[in-house]
Amino acid sequence: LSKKCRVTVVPTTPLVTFLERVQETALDTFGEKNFDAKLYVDLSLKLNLSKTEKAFDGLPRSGENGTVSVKDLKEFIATYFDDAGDDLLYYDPVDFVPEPEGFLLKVKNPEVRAWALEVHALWKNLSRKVADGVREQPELHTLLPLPEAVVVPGSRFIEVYYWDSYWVIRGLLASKMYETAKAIVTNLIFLVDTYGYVLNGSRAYYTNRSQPPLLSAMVYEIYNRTFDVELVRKALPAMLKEHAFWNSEIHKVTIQDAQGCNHNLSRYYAMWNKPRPESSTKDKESASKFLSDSEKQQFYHDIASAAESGWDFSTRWMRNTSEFTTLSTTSILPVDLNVYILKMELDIAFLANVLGNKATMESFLEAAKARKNAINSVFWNGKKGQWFDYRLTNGTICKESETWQACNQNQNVYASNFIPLWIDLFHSDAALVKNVMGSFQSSGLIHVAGIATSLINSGQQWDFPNGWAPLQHMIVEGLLRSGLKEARSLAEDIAVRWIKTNYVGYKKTGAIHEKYDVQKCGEPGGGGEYIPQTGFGWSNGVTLAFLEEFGWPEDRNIGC
Ligand SMILES: OC[C@H]1O[C@H](O[C@H]2O[C@H](CO)[C@@H](O)[C@H](O)[C@H]2O)[C@H](O)[C@@H](O)[C@@H]1O
Repeated sequence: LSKKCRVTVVPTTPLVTFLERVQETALDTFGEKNFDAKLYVDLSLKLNLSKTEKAFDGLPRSGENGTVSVKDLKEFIATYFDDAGDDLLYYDPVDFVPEPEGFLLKVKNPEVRAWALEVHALWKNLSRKVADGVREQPELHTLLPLPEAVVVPGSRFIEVYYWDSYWVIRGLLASKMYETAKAIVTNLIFLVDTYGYVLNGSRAYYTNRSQPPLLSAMVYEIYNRTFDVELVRKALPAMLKEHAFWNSEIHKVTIQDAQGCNHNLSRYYAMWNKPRPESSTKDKESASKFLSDSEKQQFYHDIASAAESGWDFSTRWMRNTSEFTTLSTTSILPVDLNVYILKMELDIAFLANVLGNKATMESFLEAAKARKNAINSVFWNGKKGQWFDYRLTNGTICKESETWQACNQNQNVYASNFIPLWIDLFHSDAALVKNVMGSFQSSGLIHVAGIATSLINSGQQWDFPNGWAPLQHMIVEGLLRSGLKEARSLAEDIAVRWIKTNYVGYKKTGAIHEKYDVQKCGEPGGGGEYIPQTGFGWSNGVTLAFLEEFGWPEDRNIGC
């Protein structure tokens, strides 16, 4: 097999493997109702693993399946484990003040201002510090130690998440919490230094994949507010390492266009071919339709790679949108991933220049030029006014390069088809923005409460009718920065819808949600493999960033 086809597997820890066994037993014992598989791989041990395993193996079992009784399992868990989340301590952010000076100056409406201050105060609920015990005895925890304080998304997500952190930082900047924002970046740099790339999240079971790469974008935003050159100096080596990771043999795919020019693009490619430990029971069930081990392994690889995309799960990654087992993430070149890497290249060029490193600046501007050409040649569809994901022929690519074919563009409408607008190189072209905007307005994605993720109601969480904060933010910011009057007003219109749905949802439920149903203002989203979550890092961040940008006039109604 060529390197491109081989799946390198990053081994997990003995603790994760054991906790997957506990997870499986818990499903048998407690049943599917209210079962969250992740809970079991987040438990930490009170005693060492061999003693715990011995006690687990000694539990009385009955029936053909060897089921453990509810009483025995509950007792075992209470005796041998600390609760999930016990290894993260609540932490008062050093730079939090109830009403920061200069906070959301354009928000004039008192009701909205009072609510924005409540959202700002949520940073206190989401701030944590990893307990010393994790550093002292890492073998008892699946939580990974991090040097600085963290901000978690919320609810079941009690660890750092990579791409969520970008929008958390955007909100922290609106909240003037620059030290907390820098601490997040320091943690991510630590992950690059330790593992070679930023992990999906700070857990032992996330060491086999990354997430949408936005580290340089975080540094860029913080630098633009604080002019902290030392942060840039500290981050540059990690940013260069991360760029190499996303352009490594396993991620890079070459497409030859009709003129015979070669274009390099990147794909998601997790280093894992087994069930995801945090959803092991679910993945095994989904894979049960496959007969051979190699088919199962390929499917698990595509599942983990979809998790790496941040869009877990979506019809975007399925060859047949009504059949989950046709997931083929690794044989798709995604528009958004390549936009993030293009942004990484532009941001590295900018930040290298800040450090006076002209050679790095020039080589990254060259890389950005090449990727922009690749995005235009492979993804762009002028007739449709959108950039489409590109499906590689014959499943996972093993060849060194493949010839471009129009029919390989996935012409289904996804919010990701419009993400290139986020980048200056695209939104500074007025004719292009007009074309894309027309296509966006007639796409069917814009609804009463924001932009839908797709047009397909598959029951997966990254599909219709869910709307996600990061997607709203990138499209709105792109339209806004184009400087075109009509694009500005569309951007504001979407931002207002999004703020309203967050506000009304908060008033109804007392919480900010992870995702929303764009068909009904104030209604949380649903679908997917876990129950809807609240908290919620990136939603808070986008609300604050939108309010900072657009403000809220005294006389504008905030109700639906
Ligand atoms: O437990 C299932 C999956 O959960 C995560 O994905 C979702 O939450 C993340 C945190 O907010 C978010 O970054 C991601 O876009 C969501 O789909 C996790 O990232 C997955 O790896 C995990 O399998």
